[in-house]
Amino acid sequence: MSDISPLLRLDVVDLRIDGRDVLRGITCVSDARRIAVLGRNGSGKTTLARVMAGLKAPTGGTVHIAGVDVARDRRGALGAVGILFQNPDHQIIFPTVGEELSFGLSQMGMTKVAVTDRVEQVLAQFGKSAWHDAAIYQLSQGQRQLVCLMAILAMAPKVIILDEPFAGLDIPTMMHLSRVLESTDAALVHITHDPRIVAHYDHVLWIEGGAVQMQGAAAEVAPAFEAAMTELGKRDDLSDIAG
Ligand SMILES: Nc1ncnc2c1ncn2[C@@H]1O[C@H](COP(=O)(O)OP(=O)(O)OP(=O)(O)O)[C@@H](O)[C@H]1O
Repeated sequence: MSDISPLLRLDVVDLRIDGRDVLRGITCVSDARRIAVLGRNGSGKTTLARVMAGLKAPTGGTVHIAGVDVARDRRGALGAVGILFQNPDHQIIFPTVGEELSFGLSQMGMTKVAVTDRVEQVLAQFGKSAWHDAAIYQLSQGQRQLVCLMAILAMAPKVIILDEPFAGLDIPTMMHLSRVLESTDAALVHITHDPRIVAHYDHVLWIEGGAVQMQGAAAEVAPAFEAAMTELGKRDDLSDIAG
């Protein structure tokens, strides 16, 4: 571990909602460039993703991304971590692409001129300068997901959290967005229930019932997860479905 702050540092993270412990004592320290959070339905993946992005404050413990306490330092968090959800419509707030891309940059404290320059630069980088004044609702789902991705990349975060962002996309769109993500400097935290896609990940965090079940190299964690899930799947008892 380097002497500078690790990329991801979760210290005994708890989240209690309506008297229910949704996240329980999650601890993870990693400098890996490719981290996966693996878990079955209802295990707490999306909730953990929101907590890691600073969108929800933990009720116990702390989350630091690249040294920023994301729950307490919201402006710092914008430059540290971005999150891409499955449904771009849960993310988009503005009617036009230009406005959507500008918002986070303004929140980071950039001047109006700097924001305008940065938005033009990012749109040009993706060959989408013509989209500046486009109405977002007229774009396809894949195009809206690209808008969300451009908005995140404009802020150049150190870490990007992916909460199944490719689920509703066709294969070419998914491949295109994957290539864009793979070429960024940001470290990726991929939220998934699928052990097959974590094979090339450096660190895998398996969560079960809101707590860490196992973490470490993909070669150890993914087969253990798959075996446990297959065993659960053989049962006919629907009470095993988490949630
Ligand atoms: N705001 C909330 N209020 C009450 N319970 C919640 C809330 N948010 C999440 N939960 C509960 O926390 C648990 C974890 O939910 P979460 O959506 O994080 O799981 P997940 O692993 O992402 O599931 P899936 O793969 O099915 O999307 C679930 O039991 C869910 O019902």
